[in-house]
Amino acid sequence: TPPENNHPDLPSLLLFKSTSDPSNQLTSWTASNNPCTTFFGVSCLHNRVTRLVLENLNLQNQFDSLTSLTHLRTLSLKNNNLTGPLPDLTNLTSLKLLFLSNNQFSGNFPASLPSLFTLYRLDLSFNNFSGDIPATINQMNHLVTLRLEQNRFSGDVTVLKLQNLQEFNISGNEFSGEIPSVLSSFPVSAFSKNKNLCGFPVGNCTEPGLASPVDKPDSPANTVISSSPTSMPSMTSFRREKSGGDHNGSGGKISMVAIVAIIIGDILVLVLVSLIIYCYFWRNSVKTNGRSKSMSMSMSEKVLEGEKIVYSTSPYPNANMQAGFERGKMVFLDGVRRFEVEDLLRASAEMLGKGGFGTAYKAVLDDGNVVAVKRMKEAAIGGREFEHHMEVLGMVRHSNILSLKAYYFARDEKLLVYDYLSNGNLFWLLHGMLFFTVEYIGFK
Ligand SMILES: Nc1ncnc2c1ncn2[C@@H]1O[C@H](COP(=O)(O)OP(=O)(O)OP(=O)(O)O)[C@@H](O)[C@H]1O
Repeated sequence: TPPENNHPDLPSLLLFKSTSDPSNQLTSWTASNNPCTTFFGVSCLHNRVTRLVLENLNLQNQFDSLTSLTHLRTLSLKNNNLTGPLPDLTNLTSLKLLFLSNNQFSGNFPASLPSLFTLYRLDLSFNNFSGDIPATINQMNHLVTLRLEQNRFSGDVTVLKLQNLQEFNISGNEFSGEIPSVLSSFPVSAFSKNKNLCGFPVGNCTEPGLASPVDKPDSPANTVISSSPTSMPSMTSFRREKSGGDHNGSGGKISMVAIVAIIIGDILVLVLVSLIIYCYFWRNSVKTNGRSKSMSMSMSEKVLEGEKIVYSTSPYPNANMQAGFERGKMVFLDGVRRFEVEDLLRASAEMLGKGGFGTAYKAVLDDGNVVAVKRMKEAAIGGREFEHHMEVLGMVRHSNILSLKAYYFARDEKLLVYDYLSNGNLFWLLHGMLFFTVEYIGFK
């Protein structure tokens, strides 16, 4: 026979085999083999056993010898026939996952467990453990899985204050007391089949007989959910519903009044938002009324008298002459005289919009010609100076600049005449479709 190897974890493993494997399932576990390379269920890191997964092997008795495997990170002995109280696990300081479900373990909640600060999954379900859960369990604040279902644990459940649990089940025990708010987001199935549990989600503590309402034999609590080192916790009945928030016992269910209030609130918000949108577009549409109308009006349409160009010192023919109208000077920059200022004043006009230097009007002359007239806001500028500026402006030629055709100036009146461009303005081009949509859907 080959000589025994001297792997540091070999004695512990062989001792375990000799005491717990009477049906000789672990045939690969021999003194001559290297545990890290040939032992069934054993994985190593840096030549030390860090993972031991021995499931469904009909292993029996105790596993005290395994507590010498001080580098263990994962230990799964689920679905065997191991018995007795758990051994002292204090030495397993690296243990992260401990799965002991579906065995015959008994005794109290293992006192050594809370000292395992790195443990984050603990499954003791389907055993014969009994007694209270010690408050020291809360030291294991890394715990994300705590499965204690189908044991005979008892005592007040309020002791449990673990904040980070994602998978939790204490169903099928003899727990009592009010479910703490930190656990109330787990489903009813996580608490069912306990004698005297109350509070959300199982029932109101003040109403007798409401505790543990879900005791149906086929409830999810009775389903064996796979929990092993290789599988993630089930997302079905155990997953903490993050969106559900933290329920505090009696406040969990939304009353009818609350639902009605929420609906009314929603409607009010909708109306308010609609009103704001309506006001916004109404105001803008009023602002651009002249501009938008000009788009749709035909040349022959008459405009209202109020929309006529308002000249300060150059009133309409029927009024201006007797008011002492001061005749100014009308200059055409190309030298061809096409109309007189009187024609301009007589023309039907509508306001196109206001710019930085004055108001622009569309003027339809008697002969059908259409021009844009810009009435300068600052009319007090001297005649000679104005003329000079206009001459310079008249010389500007560029494909993107509308050339000045003519200008008129009197003492208190300055007018600039351009060809009328019927394509609308940039504002309309940008927002026209929006106006149309808003009008179409009935805001207007
Ligand atoms: N020749 C034109 N043909 C058609 N519409 C015009 C013409 N000139 C001006 N408008 C319209 O009148 C509006 C006011 O024009 P105006 O030139 O007075 O100011 P603006 O160019 O908008 O602003 P700013 O004076 O600050 O440059 C313009 O937005 C445009 O819609």
